[in-house]
Amino acid sequence: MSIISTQGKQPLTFKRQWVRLSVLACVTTILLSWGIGASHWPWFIQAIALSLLIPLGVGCVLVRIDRDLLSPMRRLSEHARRLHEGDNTHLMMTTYLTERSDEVGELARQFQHLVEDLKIHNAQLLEQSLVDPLTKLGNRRMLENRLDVALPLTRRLDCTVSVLMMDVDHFKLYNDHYGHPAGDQCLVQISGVLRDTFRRETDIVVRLGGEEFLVLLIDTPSQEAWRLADAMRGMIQAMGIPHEYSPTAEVVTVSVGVVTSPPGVGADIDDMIACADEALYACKAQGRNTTQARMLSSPTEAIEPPAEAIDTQD
Ligand SMILES: Nc1nc2c(ncn2[C@@H]2O[C@H](COP(=O)(O)OP(=O)(O)OP(=O)(O)O)[C@@H](O)[C@H]2O)c(=O)[nH]1
Repeated sequence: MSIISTQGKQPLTFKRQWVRLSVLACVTTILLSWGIGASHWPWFIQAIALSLLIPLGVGCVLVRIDRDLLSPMRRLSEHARRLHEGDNTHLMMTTYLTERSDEVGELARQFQHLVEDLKIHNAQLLEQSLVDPLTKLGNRRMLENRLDVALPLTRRLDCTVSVLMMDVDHFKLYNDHYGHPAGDQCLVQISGVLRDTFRRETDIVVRLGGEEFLVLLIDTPSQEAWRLADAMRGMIQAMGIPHEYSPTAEVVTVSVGVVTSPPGVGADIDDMIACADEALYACKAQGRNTTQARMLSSPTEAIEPPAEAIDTQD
């Protein structure tokens, strides 16, 4: 249970404390003034005593106001200022403020609630901005974010990087004949296969837009990338989603272009995407429902598929 929720239910004491303090200060001042006035001191001693007593009383009240009210307000506004400046190290307010049982504590707790709600909403917004709403895969922005971390790491660790570009064959015809909602459903089913195939934590799977998907595999050699890409292509075909208007198959199929950047090359993602795109268009030109792989160093030369994959391609 959080401090905030328990403290929020306690009665507030600030008002009570201040009423008590004011009554005490008034009574004490009146009594002391009356005592001084009734004393047999010479008039100038009485004047000095009163002129000391009144500032002392006022000073005590001011010190108390500063300690109870102004100082916490300063802390609260300092906290708000840091949050405004994006200093997230101060998201949790000091317990000095939130544990107080007076109005200042209540204000601090409500402020903290607000900050926590904002934090949750911001996290939700961030997630929404990185996820494709239809397939729930990452989107282009997520790819850029992940690449910012992944690519420098692959260069440092000197490992292989492979990029797969996948495109649904004759998807326009599918939409035209089965309708856009059926097309959406088809994309959702295809994303399920992508999710099931690329399950490593380091795999980056995104929907680039429309019926185009991208997968980035770290530390996966070209033959393995080819094998995975082609297995995925086969699984999508095996789902058997009818596509009776496709000129190339009776079911929904995909074409996949694969490119691999060997260790030590220092993969440039734009070059890799361009090269994978070329491989993809070569698949389309060859009649679709196929996988083509290339090395980044020789982008026009197709890699021979692994021996066991040749049978499944036919
Ligand atoms: N249902 C659905 N369709 C989409 C979505 N995004 C893009 N499309 C459609 O996908 C189709 C893509 O068509 P094209 O780029 O011509 O490609 P294609 O018909 O698949 O032909 P090839 O790629 O050459 O096999 C277009 O009709 C788009 O309207 C989406 O989110 N949902």
